[in-house]
Amino acid sequence: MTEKTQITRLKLTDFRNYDQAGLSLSGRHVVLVGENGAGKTNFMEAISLLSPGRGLRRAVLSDVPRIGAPGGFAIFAAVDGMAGDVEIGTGTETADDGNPVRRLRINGTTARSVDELTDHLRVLWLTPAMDGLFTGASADRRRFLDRLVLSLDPAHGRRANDFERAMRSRNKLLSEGRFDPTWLSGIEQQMASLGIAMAAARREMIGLLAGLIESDRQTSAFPSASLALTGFLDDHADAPAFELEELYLSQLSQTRYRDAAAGRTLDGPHRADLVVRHLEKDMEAGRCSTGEQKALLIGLVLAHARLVATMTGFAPILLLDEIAAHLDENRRAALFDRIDALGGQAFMTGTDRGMFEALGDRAQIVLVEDGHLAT
Ligand SMILES: Nc1ncnc2c1ncn2[C@@H]1O[C@H](COP(=O)(O)OP(=O)(O)OP(=O)(O)O)[C@@H](O)[C@H]1O
Repeated sequence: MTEKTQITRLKLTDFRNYDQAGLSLSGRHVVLVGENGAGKTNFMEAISLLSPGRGLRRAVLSDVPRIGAPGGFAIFAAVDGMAGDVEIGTGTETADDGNPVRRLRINGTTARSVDELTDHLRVLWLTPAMDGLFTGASADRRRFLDRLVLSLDPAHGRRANDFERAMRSRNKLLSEGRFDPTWLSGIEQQMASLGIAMAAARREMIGLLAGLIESDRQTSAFPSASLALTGFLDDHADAPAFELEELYLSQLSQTRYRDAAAGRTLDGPHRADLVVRHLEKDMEAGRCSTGEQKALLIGLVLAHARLVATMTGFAPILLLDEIAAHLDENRRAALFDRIDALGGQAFMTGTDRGMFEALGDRAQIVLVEDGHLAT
């Protein structure tokens, strides 16, 4: 049995094009309707910042406060969350060095880490910026996959950051021609254990998702995806972790001169790619039509949402920006039914209220106009 998490109140201060805006929510799905540039995606971005990371735009903190605002931005949310009712406040303050720093308060107490947010709610999203996922750079697909992993395993982000830091140290030593074996071995040891842990977490997520997609295949209105990882220790995917660690470690120590010449580390989890195929068509996702790719992506995000719900016992908050625009009426109705069946609260945006008719009273309509909200 999946329980619901829901945002019941949201207040934005100096956030993007919002000066002061507040909203009480009924717990139903929320449809934000407004003209281009009204502030719909900004609203979604604010909710995405109730999860660890940089939100759905991957924004730099200094871009987020309203232009002309005297200080930072603030987001306040009252949430009926995974650990009961909670009040979350997040935003930026200016540090002593003049740079903005993110602050997070949970029930009035300063949180030690933004990871604490995942004790209360999980937020997943799909935005038009992700439309080119299957044809674009592998870094985007890696990031997408890592976000999927993060939603179930908050430690994944820390591992990835620590790996990056260790790799940067190795690159620096190599670029300076400092081939100190003791120093390099220590760093490479760290890279090997973190890198293999990252790869294992990604593989586990792919396995879980594959199982869920398979069980949904008959009933889903969306195409099914098969997922695979390539680009890192491909020939040894089934080897136990300790063997992989040894293998990667020896790879790193043998490639020092090559990597020094290249100016970067050429092998590692930072080079992995997520390969997605359209199962029914047996075709690589990148070669499918635009509409097919969008439907695949929607199917994937919904499957992931169901996985999060199953694993945590709580349906995640879903942010679906401009999701209805490219779907025909039947697909749209099927999508709304799938979203509703997840049992959580979904936020959707559109320029035309009519597109959401099939949701009926399952959704609350919020009108967005030039940084103002009205229900
Ligand atoms: N830091 C900021 N301060 C003030 N305004 C900003 C800031 N960042 C973005 N904006 C403005 O916010 C406005 C609304 O952007 P948003 O992306 O939310 O629009 P939208 O309603 O989703 O539009 P569309 O339907 O075109 O996607 C834009 O005009 C943008 O220029």
